[in-house]
Amino acid sequence: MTQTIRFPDGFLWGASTSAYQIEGSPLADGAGPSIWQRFVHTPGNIRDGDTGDIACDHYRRWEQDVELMKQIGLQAYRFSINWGRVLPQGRGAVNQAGLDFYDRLVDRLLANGIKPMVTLFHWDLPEALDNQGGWLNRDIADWFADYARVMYGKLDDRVTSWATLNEPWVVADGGYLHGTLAPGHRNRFEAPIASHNLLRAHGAAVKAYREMGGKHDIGIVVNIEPKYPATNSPADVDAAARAHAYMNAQYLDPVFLGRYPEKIKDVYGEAWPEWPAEDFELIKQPIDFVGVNYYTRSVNKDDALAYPVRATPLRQTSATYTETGWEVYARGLTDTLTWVAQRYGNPPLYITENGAAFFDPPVAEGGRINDPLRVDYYQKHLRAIHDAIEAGVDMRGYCAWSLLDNLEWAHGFSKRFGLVHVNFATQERTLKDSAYYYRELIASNGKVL
Ligand SMILES: OC[C@H]1NNC[C@@H](O)[C@@H]1O
Ligand SMILES: [Ca+2]
Repeated sequence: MTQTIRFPDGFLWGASTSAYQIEGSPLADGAGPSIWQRFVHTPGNIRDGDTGDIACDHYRRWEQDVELMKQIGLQAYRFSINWGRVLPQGRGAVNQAGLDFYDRLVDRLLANGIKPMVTLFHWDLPEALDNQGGWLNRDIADWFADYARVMYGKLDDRVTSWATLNEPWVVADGGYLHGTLAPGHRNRFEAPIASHNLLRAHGAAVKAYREMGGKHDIGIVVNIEPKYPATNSPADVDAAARAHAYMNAQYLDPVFLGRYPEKIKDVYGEAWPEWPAEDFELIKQPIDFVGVNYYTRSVNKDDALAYPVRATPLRQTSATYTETGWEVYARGLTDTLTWVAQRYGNPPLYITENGAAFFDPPVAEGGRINDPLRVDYYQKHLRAIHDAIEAGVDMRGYCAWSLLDNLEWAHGFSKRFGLVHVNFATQERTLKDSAYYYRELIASNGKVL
């Protein structure tokens, strides 16, 4: 007998995007380039040579995109600010046209009853700051706080949900350790420094918000991927623990507990620096929520050669995998949410990203795009969230990744996560079946699950 699923009254239903992945027009109206401008225009970095030069052309089509949000019935829209659009040099002079773009977007969202959920940094660091060391320069905590103050000053009268960073782990791991993301460094000694400065910048921006008298919610968005040992051998259990410390605890432990997990030293070895104690006072500013981005889990086997965690994920034979090679494992979301709740004192949580890239069939006659695997993914993961709610986790809302098919970083446009299909040649948008399903879900506050 399927139970009647009830999400809490006031549960917030939204969808997410990020600036570089959808906006296009990276240098329009005085905007300064981000590190992604160089990275995508360096041959070999992005599949098919795709770039964010146009992407979903959202910078120019934003009004029709808000109409799409309305059509789906979104109650919230999570998006990020392109730092370089507002501060072309990353510091100093403000580009009024850049600020105006986000100002107009916020007003239009509110006029449509859609709550703006703003992320200050979603990977597009201004190139001018990277030229001064970027996340490797300790001064970036102040640069980021100054940028945050500009945005608070302009939007905090209407924006009531702020997130400092999106997924600091991806920035450090992709941008500084493996070099698969901008700025493309491959240096095991730089990665912890970048990661630590990201957390310092988070703390500085939260501190600035409190000092400014900010009264709304401010938090951090982290990706969490639960790590399960392949066997219960001590070697595999320890490998999973290293992987967990590296991807998960390395971020929320400093923010909530004011220290790194001990295991992280076992991951980095001699590449792990000692940190000044006052850094943790800055990092552990009290926050109002955690945004959790969940996609998948990994089952880990001990592997001395798999740097840096010395753990290798094992493919699960009976599982469904998405186009990005991620196992569909909704139970991992319940486990993730209960882990966060239990370890950090049951803070308010939002799922700020969850979704899947599957191969979508072409637009059928009548404009339908049948994406049953994506519908199934959402159904499974929302049920898993409901199980976490039943277990006492303080879930406040859910944002699907993503509103639109967009630039999936180094994958280019080849991986489609959208509820809405984008024809990148014509910029035509088409709601997929998953968008219609999501609309019913929102309208019934989850009852159709
Ligand atoms: O890989 C899917 C998403 N994951 N989190 C960060 C987003 O920018 C990605 O597109
Ligand atoms: Ca249940």
